Amino acid sequence: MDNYTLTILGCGTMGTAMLLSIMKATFQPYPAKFICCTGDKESAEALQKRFGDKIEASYGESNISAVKRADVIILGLKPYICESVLEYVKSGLNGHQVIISLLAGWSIERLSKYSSCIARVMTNTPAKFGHGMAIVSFSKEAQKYEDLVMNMIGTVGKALKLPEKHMDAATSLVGSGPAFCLLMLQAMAEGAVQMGIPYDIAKDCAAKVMEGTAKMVMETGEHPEALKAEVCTPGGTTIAGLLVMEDRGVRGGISRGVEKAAEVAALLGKK
Ligand SMILES: NC(=O)C1=CN([C@@H]2O[C@H](COP(=O)(O)OP(=O)(O)OC[C@H]3O[C@@H](n4cnc5c(N)ncnc54)[C@H](OP(=O)(O)O)[C@@H]3O)[C@@H](O)[C@H]2O)C=CC1
Ligand SMILES: O=C(O)[C@@H]1CCC=N1
Repeated sequence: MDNYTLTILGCGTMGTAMLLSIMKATFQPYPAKFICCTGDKESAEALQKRFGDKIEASYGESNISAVKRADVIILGLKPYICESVLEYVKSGLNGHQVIISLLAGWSIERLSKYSSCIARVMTNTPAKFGHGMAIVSFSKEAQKYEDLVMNMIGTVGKALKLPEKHMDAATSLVGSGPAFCLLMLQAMAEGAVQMGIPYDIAKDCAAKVMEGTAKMVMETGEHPEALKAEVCTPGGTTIAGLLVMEDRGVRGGISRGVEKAAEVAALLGKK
């Protein structure tokens, strides 16, 4: 596919995160044109002002033509309005455009009504800064575009392929994951604030501890339990803190929370 037009249908938080990642990157084949669709005039104007002549912003009726001109469509709509928006722009769909869906809950089968070429993606907000994670599944027909999609989606940070059966779990772990990590970050910072450390310093310390720990896991490839054991001096501070956290059910609470979010993801596509 050369000289192609990429239309982002629903260019909000995640659509814009994808746009920013793609714009910062160089991969081949690179889109020749970007069209960004929103629901209302104000958000289209804000996008046009922000990205200038690098994009064409669209809203309302012109979204039908934006879809018609697209070779590749990134779907960044909320799950509950996706059906009505796709029905509205349906005359612009030719059944063969590559649809890259960022939606939680919507299966490849459900999207197949609009194109045979579907890539289902679950990514997250750190994509805005090039530190995102993405999980990607393909419909059979879309497999011929695998390189293009993986190169494009890989611009968020890191992208891996998984069978679609894991997508609800990925929605929780990857998509909701930043919120789960932020809860822990905020809780750690507040523990320090309680002992008198100013909040801004406590927050920076907690964020750097999380960043450093994540890098240590990725760079060493070691099991987190082994790395955790290295921190625990016998009779020391760490094991004392960890035992209180275990008594309060922190570990099970987080694991069950990840499981619950996946259950909700499975329901979202059915609404
Ligand atoms: N937020 C997150 O962290 C994550 C979200 N997701 C998934 O990404 C998807 C998008 O979520 P998010 O980016 O947060 O949502 P946003 O509300 O930020 O973005 C939705 C976009 O859709 C546009 N839109 C609304 N109505 C229409 C319409 N009729 N025609 C065209 N565009 C329209 C909105 O425009 P306007 O502003 O004018 O209303 C907005 O640009 C969801 O399906 C979600 O499940 C996945 C992973 C993480
Ligand atoms: O909360 C949600 O439903 C979306 C999907 C993953 C992250 N945010």
